[in-house]
Amino acid sequence: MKSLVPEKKIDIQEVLEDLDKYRPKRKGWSWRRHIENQEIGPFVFKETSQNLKNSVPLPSARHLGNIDPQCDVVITTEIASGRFEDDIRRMRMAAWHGADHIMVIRTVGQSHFDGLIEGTPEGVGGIPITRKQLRATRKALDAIEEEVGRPINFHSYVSGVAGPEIAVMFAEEGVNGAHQDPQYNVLYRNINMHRSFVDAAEAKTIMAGAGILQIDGAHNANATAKEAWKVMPELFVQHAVNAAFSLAVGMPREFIALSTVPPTAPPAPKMRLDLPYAVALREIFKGFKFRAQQNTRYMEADMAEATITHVLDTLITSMTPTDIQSTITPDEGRNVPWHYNNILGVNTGRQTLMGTDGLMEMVELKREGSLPEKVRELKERAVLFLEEILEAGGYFAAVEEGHFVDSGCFPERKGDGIVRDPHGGVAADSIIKREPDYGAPVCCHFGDNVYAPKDEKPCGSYGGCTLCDPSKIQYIDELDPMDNVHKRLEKPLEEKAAGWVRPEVEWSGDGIVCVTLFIPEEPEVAEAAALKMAEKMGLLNPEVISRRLMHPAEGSLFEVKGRLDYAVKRDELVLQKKEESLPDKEIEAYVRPRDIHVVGATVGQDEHSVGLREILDIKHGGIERYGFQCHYLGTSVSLSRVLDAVEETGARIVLISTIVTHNDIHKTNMKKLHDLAVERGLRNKVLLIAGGTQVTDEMARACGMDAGFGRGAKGRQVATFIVRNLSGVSP
Ligand SMILES: Cc1ncc(COP(=O)(O)O)c(/C=N/CCC[C@H](N)C(=O)O)c1O
Repeated sequence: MKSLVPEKKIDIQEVLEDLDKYRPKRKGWSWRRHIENQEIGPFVFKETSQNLKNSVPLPSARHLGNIDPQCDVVITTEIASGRFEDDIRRMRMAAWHGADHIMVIRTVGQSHFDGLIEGTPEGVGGIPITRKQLRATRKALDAIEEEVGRPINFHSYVSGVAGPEIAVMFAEEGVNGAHQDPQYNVLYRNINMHRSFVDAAEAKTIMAGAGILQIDGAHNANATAKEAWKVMPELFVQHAVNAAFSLAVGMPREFIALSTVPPTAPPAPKMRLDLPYAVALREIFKGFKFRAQQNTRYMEADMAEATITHVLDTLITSMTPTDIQSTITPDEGRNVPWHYNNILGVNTGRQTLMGTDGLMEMVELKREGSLPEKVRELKERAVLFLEEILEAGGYFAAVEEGHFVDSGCFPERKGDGIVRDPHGGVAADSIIKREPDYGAPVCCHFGDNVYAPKDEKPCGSYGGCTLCDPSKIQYIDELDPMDNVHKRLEKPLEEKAAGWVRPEVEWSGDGIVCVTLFIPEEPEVAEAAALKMAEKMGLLNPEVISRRLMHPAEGSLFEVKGRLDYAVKRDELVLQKKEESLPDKEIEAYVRPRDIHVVGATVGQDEHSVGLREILDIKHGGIERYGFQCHYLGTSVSLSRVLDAVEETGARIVLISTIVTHNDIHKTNMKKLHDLAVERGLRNKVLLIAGGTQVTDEMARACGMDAGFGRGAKGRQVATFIVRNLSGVSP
């Protein structure tokens, strides 16, 4: 695939070409490389890895030299839109925002499929794991990782009754990470437990052979238990069962990642409950890898609330050894994982990790008091839990007795654990004892294999297996003439070619938009009103996806999604032409010899001064450095005072800053300044320039200014405008 050009969209058609010939560039997981005391911009970082070639820095980087430091833990984003062809764009967005682990939730319940599926059917609550979908995604990620300059791990799930087959396909197709935990089959998919563990031995061997990092499924107990903080002792046990079984199968410790989610969310006393668990886990499972997740258990749909919980989750990561920080879209609670919310989740992770860089060089976790006491207590409860499994006669017997996901805090038991019949469940009685001359179809194999000569590859006896000779892979393209990626892309690509632009949240051209309304009524009335208003705005099928009570009588805030069935023609759009600034030398050559005075002031009742000072002061790269004589009058300056200063100094430029926009006061100030200048016969003697976070050039000119500058404007842009327009002002 051609290299990506940052200014151009990824070409999905090119991604889909020649997939039958596609081969993965590499196999296995990639970690980030820690760089000791890395100097980036004005700072020295303690916990960072290599910078990216192309990226979108965090919003505040704009004030910090646009630096974009990369933490040294892998950052995951989880994708589940059902259409891999649209998710590839989301993956590119996420990679530019610092994600290097793309976890693609598969179609819900694929664990019950007893074989591989082919083609590219649309997923429900996820993406079907098919060879074509894997190849297209890995091929696109090859190009994206080249564009950002860092390897990207592609991740999915090995579980269910086709587990071993899926593991072989992942090994063949260069998948880099996968969930694999037989307990997930047993507890959550009711797949026969004997079958699950026999399959897991095979699947883990295959994954280890391909260097695929394994993530276990303990976190699911969190997500399932009614009171998640009570299931903590069990989480240690679930990690232990999968880790011990994985080691016994021969999976190296460095490929075994424990999936750990801080179990609670405020208003629970989160850090006091979750930190001891995180500390105990790292102590017990030293030497394994830790994949920290963000908590989705109690998430509703409030972005701010979810984000705050995720910051606290990530703070725990900063305080305990962690290898992967999984980020979750904060809108997971409303099950509308929109691409820009993936980015919001990734930014929460990296913003917190960069903000806490080096934290543990300054603080340490107490070695006496409630923390170590709680750590010890959790370990003891976990050991007792394991002992009870032994007393019950082992893992299968314990599951049959419902020991797992019981909502009591062990040894307390509520008796509501998940019960499974060792002889029942999906694929019961499906294990067949191997014949003595059993020959394994691929080299990586658990157990006896007639093709296992000591001195060469097992598959050497029959001319090579698909893991060693990819030309043997049978690639099947589409199976369903209607449910396939080409059919789905027909309309979006046609519209794109014709230059039509639609809004979207996850699928190309889905037209979904979201409006936020505050309605000053009690909740039921307010909600009905919000929906009616959304309808009036032309949103089809409006649906409230988030509701925040401000007061039972005074009102509620709603986010309403709906489909806007409207497209704009790209080439009919009138674009703001971006004015190129003059080079510093040219500005200075014009200004220095001329004695040009500037009056600057924050006007009205406005006390914000930072923005204007940055435009004026030499230390911020302000216009003083070009030789302007700047007279800064301070904040809350009256408009007449500004014009008095013009007369006193003979200034020919007025810069006013107006940040507050209540009641459009910023526009009122601009209009008044213009009128006052006309009244005092000064208007054609000065350039009136307004600036502020909500000011636009168009708005300022409509209010009688000569120019307006908004958020992020720099001194050079203002100076360029002055040099280009001063001659128009009568001396
Ligand atoms: C250990 C295991 N095996 C298989 C599957 C998938 O299996 P099916 O296709 O749903 O039957 C899962 C799914 N986990 C939920 C999403 C991931 C989560 N949000 C995470 O980030 O870890 C799993 O945890």
